[in-house]
Amino acid sequence: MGMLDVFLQQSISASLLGPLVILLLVYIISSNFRSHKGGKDPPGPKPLPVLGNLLQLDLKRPYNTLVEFSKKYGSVFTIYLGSKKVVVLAGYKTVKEALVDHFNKGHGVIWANGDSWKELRRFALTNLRDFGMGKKACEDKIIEECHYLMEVFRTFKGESFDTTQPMNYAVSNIICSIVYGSRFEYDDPEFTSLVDRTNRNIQLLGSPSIQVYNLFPWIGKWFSSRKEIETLFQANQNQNLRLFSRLKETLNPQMCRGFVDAFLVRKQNVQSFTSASLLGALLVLLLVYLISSASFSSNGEGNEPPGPTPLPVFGNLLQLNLKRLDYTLLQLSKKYGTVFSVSLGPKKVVVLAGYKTVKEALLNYADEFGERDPTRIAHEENKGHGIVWSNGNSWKEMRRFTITNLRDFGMGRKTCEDKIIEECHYLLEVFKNFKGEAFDTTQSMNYAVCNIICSIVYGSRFEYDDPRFTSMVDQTNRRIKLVGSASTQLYNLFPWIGKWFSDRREIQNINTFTRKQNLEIFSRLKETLNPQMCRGLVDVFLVQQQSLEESGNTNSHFHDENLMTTVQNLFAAGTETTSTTLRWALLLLAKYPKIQDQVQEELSRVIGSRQVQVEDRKNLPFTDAVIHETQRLANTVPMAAPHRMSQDVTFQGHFIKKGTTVFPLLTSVLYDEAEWEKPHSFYPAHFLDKDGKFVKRDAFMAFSAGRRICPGESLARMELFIFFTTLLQHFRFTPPPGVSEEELDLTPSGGFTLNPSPHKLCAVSLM
Ligand code: HEM
Repeated sequence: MGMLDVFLQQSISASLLGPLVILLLVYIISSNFRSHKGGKDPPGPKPLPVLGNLLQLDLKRPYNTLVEFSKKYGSVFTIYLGSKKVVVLAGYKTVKEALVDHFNKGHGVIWANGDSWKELRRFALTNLRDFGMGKKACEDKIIEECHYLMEVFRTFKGESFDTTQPMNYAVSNIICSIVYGSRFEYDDPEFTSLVDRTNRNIQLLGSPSIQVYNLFPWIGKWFSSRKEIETLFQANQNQNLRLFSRLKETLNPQMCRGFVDAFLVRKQNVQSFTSASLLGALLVLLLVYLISSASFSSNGEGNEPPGPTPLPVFGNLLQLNLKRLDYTLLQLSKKYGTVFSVSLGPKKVVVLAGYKTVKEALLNYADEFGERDPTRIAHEENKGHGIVWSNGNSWKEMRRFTITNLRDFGMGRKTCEDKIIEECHYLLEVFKNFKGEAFDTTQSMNYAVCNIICSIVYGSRFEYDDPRFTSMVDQTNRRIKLVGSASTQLYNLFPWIGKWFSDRREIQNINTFTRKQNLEIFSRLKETLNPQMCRGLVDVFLVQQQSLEESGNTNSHFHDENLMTTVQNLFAAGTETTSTTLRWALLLLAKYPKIQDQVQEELSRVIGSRQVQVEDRKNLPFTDAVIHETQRLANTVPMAAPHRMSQDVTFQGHFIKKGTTVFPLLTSVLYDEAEWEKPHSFYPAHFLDKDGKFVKRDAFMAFSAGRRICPGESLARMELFIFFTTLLQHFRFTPPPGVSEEELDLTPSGGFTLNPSPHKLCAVSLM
């Protein structure tokens, strides 16, 4: 676990680096957002893209940070609040020069501008003077209020108390006297609610959450503070309207009691004074007098799954390692339990952790948890077609069709076993050619495994040096890497910054390329199609498509887009997963030579030098256990593919809303400490009983479970068994010369699938 902690710490800082590097790119490309025409901008700290200087500011006490900045950048300096440029004036001289000396040159002050503001301000000043400032009447009012306040203080008889409320009531009453012409009693609910609401509003307005909302208004709907402000404002507005209407009823233009009376009289003559302006002015006046500290609290919402408090815009992204998201989520599950939520940017995701929870959700609530949530990039590529990223009837039909054809042309049929065996011999040849020298197994393993999909889908394999084939496999492989990259994950969450992501463009180019190649293959297959002798899945699809067209069925899901996407899905889902697992197996055996000894001993004892068959599996319990343990530890598809709730559900006491994205965290099942004796070690005994017989383990969920369980499981298991045993019969796998077993690195390189880090192995011939 120590190693894991170190890894995690490293990866968390890497996770921060990822988004920052991307933001830096955005910054470089969009640096014109700070470009200025003519003249020099005041100096200031260097802003980050999107966030500006927000991360350098103490949002709770921005003035402190600004005072610090002024020491470094002088009395006139620039900061960026998000992408909003703000010039700060610091120090008496500068502020006076700007606001007083240049006042009449048209510089603005607060919120309102223009003629309406000018008129309202003049009016407010006159009335403050008439009903308040500078007049004996007002002094009297303040002295009178002081006595009420002292009464309140006295009632505490020297005990400690919070001065906030009485002080607010006293000061507000001065405003009330000026504005309405009368004070209120401190226990008058009409008054206390008005003051308390205004006070709360000021707290909220100064809160970091609202400051961030001001800068990024498009995320406003996630802020409960914003909703609260609206409600408070509405309540105060209604109350003021009630007060105004009482004042209106008793209005005497010859004897104005306060600001409102004067305003109403003026309004009768001057059209431009609206009641909204009056409310605005009142609010400004109240705000000026009420001072309070800001506090930001995220309120727990009912029985929704718990989780770390999200930041605006970024959610919990800064706490997560996008390169090993599964591992960070596993750590979070230790704190927040088996059903918890995290926010990936603006997207809220519910995470299911641990064998029991994942099993219960995917099997007992199979329909509710059974929809797919296509990521942005997956949706752009698949557009709801195919199997992996689709839903509804189209998904059902394509999945049923695929499973039938995998059975007919692949799984469970002698023909497929033969195809794998044949392919194994081509692969052995490639390995032999390296004559015991160290080499990277990636490409040859991909070609061999991909040829099995080609045989099932097109009805024929390709030579390993056929450029049409190698380019398609290499490109598909590259695409899987790009789709799982941290940058693409960020694009999925913030698509508006997508045009700056080169990964996305590359994914699109690869998609165009593989589509073109597939179209050529489909058209060749069409030309030679014999409905009586289908060679593969594409033939069957074409025949079915033709017969549906002939019968006049125009609503069928057997259309060209579904053929193209299903084929591309099978290549993507069926190649890298299997070949990566095989590469993990070889790496693990090179690292643990004693386990390799045991596998080879069992193979030579039970099989000898003849070709291994699928039916030999039951006689090779140790080898079978090693393959299963490889799949468990390698954890090739760590979070399955994102699921989505098909309806509202209360699961383990938590309410999960329809449409919510759900991650079944397979890492947490395959590494569940309650299920596995040594979850983080390579320990084939997990799958063996005390007599050395193979035992199935329910928590072995490498292929997921429920409605979306991998439809290629049987094929994959057959491939893993035959490729692995045949290779181990022929070769001893060792680290390259000069590299010790301990030095072989098991740190996975992350993405949608987990791969071994780049490495080379020697395949030393045994026969
Ligand atoms: C060791 C090899 C493999 C592993 C570990 C694996 C694992 C998985 C996992 C975890 C899922 C996601 C399930 C979910 O979302 O809950 C999946 C989906 C899928 N896999 Fe596999 N897979 C492997 C090989 C294959 C092969 C060989 C094929 C095809 C021939 C294949 C085809 C698919 C398809 C089409 C889906 C999408 C299913 C759906 O959304 O309905 N997989 N696989």
